[in-house]
Amino acid sequence: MTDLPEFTDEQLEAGRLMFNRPWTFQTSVADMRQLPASRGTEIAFAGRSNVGKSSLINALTGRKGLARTSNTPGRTQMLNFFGADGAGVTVVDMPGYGYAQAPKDMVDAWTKLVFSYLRGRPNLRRVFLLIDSRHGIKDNDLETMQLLDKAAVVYQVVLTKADKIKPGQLATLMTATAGILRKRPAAHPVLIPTSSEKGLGIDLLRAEICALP
Ligand SMILES: Nc1nc2c(ncn2[C@@H]2O[C@H](COP(=O)(O)OP(=O)(O)OP(=O)(O)O)[C@@H](O)[C@H]2O)c(=O)[nH]1
Ligand SMILES: [Mg+2]
Repeated sequence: MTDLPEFTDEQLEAGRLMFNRPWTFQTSVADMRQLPASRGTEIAFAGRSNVGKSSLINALTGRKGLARTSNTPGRTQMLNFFGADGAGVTVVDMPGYGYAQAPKDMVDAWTKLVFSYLRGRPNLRRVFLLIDSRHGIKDNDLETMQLLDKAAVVYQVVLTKADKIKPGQLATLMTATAGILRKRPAAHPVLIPTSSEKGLGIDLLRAEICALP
């Protein structure tokens, strides 16, 4: 079994407090030219369409309707910025990549936006790269990893929807995923299994964000 992140009770409590605030929506950006000034620490949630990015942001902040979610892939179509006074970090929800059913020019526009943001945001401290526990790392995830490796932006894999698979399958997936990450220069070695639905791993993810260097 791959190791889970280890935090002290103090670190877990600090993470809890960081997110126990009235988080609010700040702004939406459809184009790199509209980006807010690069100021303060940012973290971003990236991943394939429907992987659970927006749901995870809602679970972290304890606000169900903060980021819009949907059963239909392609719900999030812009970069959405969220913040809270005193939290010290801005959270960015991103459109998903790899959604083949949307019109091609729309998908191209989202993908371009996601990739230019990930590549060129000076205050982007860490990207949480979400991987669906049922599917594992796919080709377009590897493309994103390659881009982040090239841009030297640290990324950490968060497995989502862990409630959808058996514990044994999760353990196997974690070992396989850790093996892939070991070979990637900008990948953080520790992965975090989560379920937004069941609240699994949310405390660890909060502590991880709170403890960012
Ligand atoms: N069972 C289960 N379902 C989840 C979990 N997280 C998200 N979902 C479901 O997965 C679907 C997609 O969730 P979203 O949070 O909208 O996914 P997204 O990555 O933001 O999707 P896009 O914005 O379209 O890229 C929704 O129907 C969620 O209810 C989870 O932990 N467990
Ligand atoms: Mg979304």
